[in-house]
Amino acid sequence: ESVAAEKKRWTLNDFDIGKPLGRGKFGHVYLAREKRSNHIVALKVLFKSQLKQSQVEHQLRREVEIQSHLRHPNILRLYGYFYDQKRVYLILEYAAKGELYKELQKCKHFSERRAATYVASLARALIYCHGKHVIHRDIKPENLLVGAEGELKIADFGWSVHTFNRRRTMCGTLDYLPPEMVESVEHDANVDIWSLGVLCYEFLYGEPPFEAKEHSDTYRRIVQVDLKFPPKPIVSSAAKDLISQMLVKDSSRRLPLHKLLEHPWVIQNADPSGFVRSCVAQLLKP
Ligand SMILES: CC(=O)N[C@H]1CCN(c2c(Cl)cnc3[nH]c(-c4cn(C)nc4C)nc23)C1
Repeated sequence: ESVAAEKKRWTLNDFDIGKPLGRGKFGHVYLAREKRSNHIVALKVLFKSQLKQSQVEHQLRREVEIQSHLRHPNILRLYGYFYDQKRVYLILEYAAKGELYKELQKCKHFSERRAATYVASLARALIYCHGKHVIHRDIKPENLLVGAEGELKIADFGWSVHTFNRRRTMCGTLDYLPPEMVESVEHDANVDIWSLGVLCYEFLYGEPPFEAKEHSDTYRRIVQVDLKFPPKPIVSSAAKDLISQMLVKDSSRRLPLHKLLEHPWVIQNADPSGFVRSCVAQLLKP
């Protein structure tokens, strides 16, 4: 049966291990082939000692729980996991064209058509996640992989969380809550809109909008939304308009993701086949 078969007890013997694909903070990722189905996967190997040391076990459990339930053409599948004495193994979808940030480094910045196609597919993936009350919170080039057809895959849900609908957690009226709780700056799904705006800027200009030498300067530029568009490379005013509607301090005033998909710059530049293909792929998935 395919790798995706649920509830199977996987062991290392089920896989032929291939070349290392890269290293995350807690271990390496290897190309691997599941022996029975010959299905190619990426096997992420994490050392329990390092997970314990960094107290990220609960975060990993959350990542596995969340990513294993998400099914979308632009979200890297997590088929399952297993562990032995020393390590935890995540069985992940293999993205044949590797890491997006390497591609961005190579060609400095993307064309408006390529940037818009990526931004539209990420917006659709985030709409899907938010529909399941999941926010990613860590959308950046390093967490984006490229599939065999050039489609983007959001990976590394290490920072994602299930958002509770505030009204439900408030269970009733706000009247009795102290100011500090009503004022608490909780983030909601709109954090991903901001990050997508930063990503769109970086796709077009080759660097993020609030970059600065010192962290303190970057922090100040972000909170002041010190957004500047360099004269080079030339970028359309439609693209700048979209970015300006996403990088808004008041999270409730950021352009909603479904509105992003109707923005003129996305309509004029995003490659519709990507969307059509992702719909067909979604329909054909076993
Ligand atoms: C933190 C982290 O997991 N980073 C990366 C390492 C490889 N990994 C992959 C994961 Cl998790 C899934 N698919 C991948 N495909 C590749 C890749 C393909 N080529 C041609 N080159 C590379 C590299 N890498 C992956 C995620």
